[in-house]
Amino acid sequence: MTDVPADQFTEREALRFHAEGRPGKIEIVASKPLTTQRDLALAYSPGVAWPVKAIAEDPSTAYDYTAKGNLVAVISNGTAILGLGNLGALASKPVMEGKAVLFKRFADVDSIDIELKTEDVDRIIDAVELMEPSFGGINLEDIKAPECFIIEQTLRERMNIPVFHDDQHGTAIITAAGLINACLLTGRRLSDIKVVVNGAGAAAIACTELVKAMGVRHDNVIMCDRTGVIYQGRDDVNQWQSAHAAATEARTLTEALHGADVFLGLSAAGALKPEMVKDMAPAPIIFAMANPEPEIRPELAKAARPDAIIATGRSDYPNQVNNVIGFPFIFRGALDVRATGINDAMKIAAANAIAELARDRVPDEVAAAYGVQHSFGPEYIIPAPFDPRLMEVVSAAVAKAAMDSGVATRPILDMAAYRTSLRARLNPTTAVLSLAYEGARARPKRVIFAEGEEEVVLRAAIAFRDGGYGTPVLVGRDDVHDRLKALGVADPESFEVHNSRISPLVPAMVDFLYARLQRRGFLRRECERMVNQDRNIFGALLLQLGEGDAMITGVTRAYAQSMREIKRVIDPAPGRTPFGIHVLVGQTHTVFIADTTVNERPTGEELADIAEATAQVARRMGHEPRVAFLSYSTFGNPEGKWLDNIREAVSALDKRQPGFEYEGEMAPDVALNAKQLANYPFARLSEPANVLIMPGLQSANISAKLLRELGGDQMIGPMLIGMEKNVQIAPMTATASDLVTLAVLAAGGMAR
Ligand SMILES: NC(=O)C1=CN([C@@H]2O[C@H](COP(=O)(O)OP(=O)(O)OC[C@H]3O[C@@H](n4cnc5c(N)ncnc54)[C@H](OP(=O)(O)O)[C@@H]3O)[C@@H](O)[C@H]2O)C=CC1
Ligand SMILES: CC(=O)C(=O)O
Ligand SMILES: [Mg+2]
Repeated sequence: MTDVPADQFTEREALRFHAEGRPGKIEIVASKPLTTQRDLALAYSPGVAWPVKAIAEDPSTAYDYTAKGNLVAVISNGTAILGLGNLGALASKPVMEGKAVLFKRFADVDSIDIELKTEDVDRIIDAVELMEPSFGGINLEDIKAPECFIIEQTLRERMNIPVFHDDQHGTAIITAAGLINACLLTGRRLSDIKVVVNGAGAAAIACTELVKAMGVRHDNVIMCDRTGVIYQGRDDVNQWQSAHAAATEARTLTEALHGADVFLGLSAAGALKPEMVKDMAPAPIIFAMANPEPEIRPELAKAARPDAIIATGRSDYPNQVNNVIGFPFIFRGALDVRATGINDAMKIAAANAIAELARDRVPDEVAAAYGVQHSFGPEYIIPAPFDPRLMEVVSAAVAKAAMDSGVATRPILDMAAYRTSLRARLNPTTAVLSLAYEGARARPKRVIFAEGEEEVVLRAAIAFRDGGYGTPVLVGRDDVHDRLKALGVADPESFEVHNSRISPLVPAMVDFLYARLQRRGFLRRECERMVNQDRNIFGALLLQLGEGDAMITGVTRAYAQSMREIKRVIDPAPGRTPFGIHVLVGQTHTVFIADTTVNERPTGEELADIAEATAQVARRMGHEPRVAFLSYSTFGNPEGKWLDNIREAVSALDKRQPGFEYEGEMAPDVALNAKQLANYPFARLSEPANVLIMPGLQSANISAKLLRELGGDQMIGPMLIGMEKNVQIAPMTATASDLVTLAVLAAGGMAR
């Protein structure tokens, strides 16, 4: 029997994730300033009266004066929450909040969850219909069949904005895309394949209808529910199911699957058994899409049939066939042309765009993150949800299909410009970070956590291990295993812990350290004491002796002290100037700031080195660097005595011809504000800068910490660049998830 791996996190961790900080996953952020009395007067009474009157006169201006045009309601009554069943409206809220954040994360669609406490079809219809003024679209979610069919159909007829039941059509679109590709790979034609659909609810019926519309023959499909095959003449099925009743002798799923080419699971956990898989046709196609637990785990299916192509709804296996690959982008396209609905032409356009994307050459950053030359094949029949191309390709295809089929009320005139705007709508850093996490899973490394007695570090180490990103190597005393146990770890002994009091590596470490430090005035016994007592020195020596690929420290000591300790053991990389980068990540922009941690007053040459190395990191993170050397002065105005090193750095780059845009000296508002930059038409930056090289540590460190404490954006780092070994010093304020990100970036070689 093949073992099925545990989930990447514990129940406790998942609950903590949802409870930590502000409970839940969404909050509302004002998009206009609300600081002064004047702001308030404009935003609310009396200023708000003007858009009210304008909309009353011309309803279409609601799209100009309110958030309606980019706002989608995710609506459920909790009767079919994933594959967990009917657990009620309130219990569905975490899933609906989740869909809302996926909308934002993947397609910059604002979305709010609405849970309706009723199973009465008419009440749901009335409630949703009444919401039309508020929203640009309605995404129905996890409402069970057959009620969902009536609800969606009626709302589509009555409402003038897109109404889309994601479990039906979102799922069908992705399933169709995956099936097209799986058939291509196995040399099958849709018109020939024998398909068994397990489940006869919302998702199953919609998928069956779409694949039949695409060419799968009605006679070649057998649908099953919990009772077994839905055969012609079975009298306990509803009208939507009986439309798919099969003329067959088969009565059970096992019988139906005999010789079948395709299994589409839209039912419940564990419904497909290895014996059934063994009885399928050669190179069977198995889509086990129940969430969160599929009909069969891929390991089990693969063990039964090594020749199978397998997909699940989960993100932790190859081939995630999940509606998340569709709904954000489908709504993006529909909203952007103000479509009155999402019709079949738009759905088919989305399915084809997704299928084609998987067959296209995979971009280097996606391939690099997977650690393999990921190209179309049995383990890659469908793009991953964080594939940065989905936004542009699928949304544009849907928008175009809406225009061609006559449901777009505001057609896009310049499609090329629209595609560019779609690309700009997402920050590539988020995609690169997701890919870095995936890359870490593909190539797990050993990361030394030098402060293994700290709770925040242990939580990071647990998340790092359970996420499959690599093996944490903990530095700590005897009680680390007890501490892990107290944090809910069932198998604390399985964590590798190095204790300097008893480690057999200590003599080798002392030798190593003494050889380095003897000519810097250190005695052997001082080296012994450092190895025994200093966790940074001990951790760094573990790294030097090959016990790990990277090291993380920083939460128990000031940065400079950690740096001093580490430098006793690890040198800068030959010819490099070590320095630190803080990365500021917003919804649409990323800014790299350096050197924020190491060099107090860098020389011109050092600043040029820092600029080149930061530009490389920016490129690795998906950004074409545009470097500004910052100052209080812009091109000598005002003059001052602190500008020399900056000017030397610019001259040094002039000689080096580094292959990216750079300019300086300039004030931050010139570097970051397009209007201000335009006042200097000779400046060699085509757009505002995204790499800010600071003149000295004072301004750099203060700016980075101010932004971390006061800014609304996410701050990554500081990343320590330019050391001979991969070592990272986190800020003392780091959270467990900051530490995991740093560990992933370090292990993947992103921060070097
Ligand atoms: N990967 C993806 O993107 C998506 C996956 N899904 C998954 O599909 C499943 C169904 O969701 P949805 O259609 O919305 O829910 P519905 O409640 O509308 O339908 C559930 C269907 O599953 C059937 N079913 C339940 N257990 C079994 C079983 N052991 N064997 C055969 N049939 C069974 C039910 O049959 P009966 O009436 O006999 O109980 C019913 O027909 C869920 O697991 C969900 O997570 C759904 C949408 C998207
Ligand atoms: C993915 C999804 O929507 C579901 O499982 O219900
Ligand atoms: Mg769903």
